Amino acid sequence: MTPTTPLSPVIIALDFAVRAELDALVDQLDPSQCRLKVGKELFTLYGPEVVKSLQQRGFEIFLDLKFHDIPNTTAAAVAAAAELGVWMVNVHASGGAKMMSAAKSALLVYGKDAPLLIAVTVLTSMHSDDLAAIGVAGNAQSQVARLAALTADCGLDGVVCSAQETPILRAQSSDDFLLVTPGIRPAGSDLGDQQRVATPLEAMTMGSNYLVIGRPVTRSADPLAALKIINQSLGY
Ligand SMILES: O=c1ccn([C@@H]2O[C@H](COP(=O)(O)O)[C@@H](O)[C@H]2O)c(=O)[nH]1
Repeated sequence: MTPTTPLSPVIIALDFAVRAELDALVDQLDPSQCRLKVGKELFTLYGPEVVKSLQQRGFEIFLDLKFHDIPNTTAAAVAAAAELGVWMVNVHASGGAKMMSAAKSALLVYGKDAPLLIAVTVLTSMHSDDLAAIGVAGNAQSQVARLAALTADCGLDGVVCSAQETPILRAQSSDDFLLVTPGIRPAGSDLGDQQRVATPLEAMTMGSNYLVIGRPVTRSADPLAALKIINQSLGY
């Protein structure tokens, strides 16, 4: 089935272990309301088949496996994602310029059918203290800005960052450089393990292109209602 292009910038993070729970949620969703993100848990449990089944329902898929390996291995993994026909795939920017350039090159053969390739800067669960503990000097914002500049130099389509960094990245990047922001928390919702957060409206106002939202929707008593409230808050 050809994916229906959604109007909403929301990408729902499908972090599920139980297939029946996943299906119960997806049965309620429509491709015009959101895109879907398949991450490490779901892909490790169910593999490419789960991606294909979601595509058959008309959804565009962000395959969030955050590849981080030597250039040859990462390039091959990104090409495998392209073979799956996903809409977006990602690597870790901290894998470095050679790795990111190899991944970008591996997609050239797919032409206009290549997935968007983006790079994770600093996980939204981390603060500057966490960076210091792994030997990164400076605050999260400066590290995100540095890795985003490297990502752009390698020709990738954008980055994963927190909404809190989007103003500085908008100022340093071209207009078409995508800023994909997890760590989205509607006012009053549980932060969980997220540290650098923003509400959906704050994130869009500050310059996000896409909002990755998991638990505030998927663990809500009424996920469809939660998604509709978010979309309405954004004018969709
Ligand atoms: O920096 C990052 C990169 C990826 N994620 C992923 O986004 C979702 C967020 O889910 P919530 O339930 O809304 O917290 C999750 O799948 C993460 O793996 C991120 O949070 N931060």
